[in-house]
Amino acid sequence: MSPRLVIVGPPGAGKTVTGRLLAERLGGQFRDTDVDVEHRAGRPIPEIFTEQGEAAFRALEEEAVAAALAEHTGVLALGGGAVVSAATRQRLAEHPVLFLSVGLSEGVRRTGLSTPRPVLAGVNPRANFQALLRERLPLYREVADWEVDTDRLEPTAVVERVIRMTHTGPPGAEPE
Ligand SMILES: Nc1ncnc2c1ncn2[C@@H]1O[C@H](COP(=O)(O)OP(=O)(O)O)[C@@H](O)[C@H]1O
Ligand SMILES: O=C(O)C1=C[C@@H](OP(=O)(O)O)[C@@H](O)[C@H](O)C1
Ligand SMILES: [Mg+2]
Repeated sequence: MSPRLVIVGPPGAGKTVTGRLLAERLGGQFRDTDVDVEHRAGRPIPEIFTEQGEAAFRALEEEAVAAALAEHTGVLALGGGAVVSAATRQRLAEHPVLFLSVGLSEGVRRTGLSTPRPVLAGVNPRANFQALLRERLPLYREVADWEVDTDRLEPTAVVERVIRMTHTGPPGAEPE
């Protein structure tokens, strides 16, 4: 058993939004490990960071990802920092993994407009985002089977590209 597709990438790449659309298009369930972590902790992510610290969040995340990889058969979105765990990267080697990428300016623009992410908070979100990309780009590439640059693509266009690239499609669809 494996998720049909696991999505990794930095905050703002569209793992949650595009992942949900992909699941709808493919006719499967969508699951997001950020939601699983919040259920396990019984509190929202920013509160986990402030009350328990980032290390506690990462431990919860590692467990949540392992459980979801073992259980889920639809599309699975991970949190942007999940690949920092070596154990998670090892687990991902056995699953189909899509890296949704986004560049610095577009990533900062998108995350500035949406829910707070503790890893980007502070006086200079752009510098934080840049440091995060520098650290994680090699890790996303290490685990990925496919990579799609989302900078100039709407989520629906990302979905179409992913379906072409991975040769998955809704039930009954003719392969290209
Ligand atoms: N391809 C895209 N083009 C434009 N905006 C996008 C795209 N993908 C996501 N967004 C927007 O960026 C923000 C973050 O998206 P989200 O799916 O939460 O990213 P992630 O889960 O990767 O952090 C949301 O406001 C979303 O609508
Ligand atoms: O990049 C990160 O370290 C994080 C990304 C977030 O998920 P998204 O990538 O879905 O925003 C969430 O897991 C948490 O705020 C930490
Ligand atoms: Mg997300």
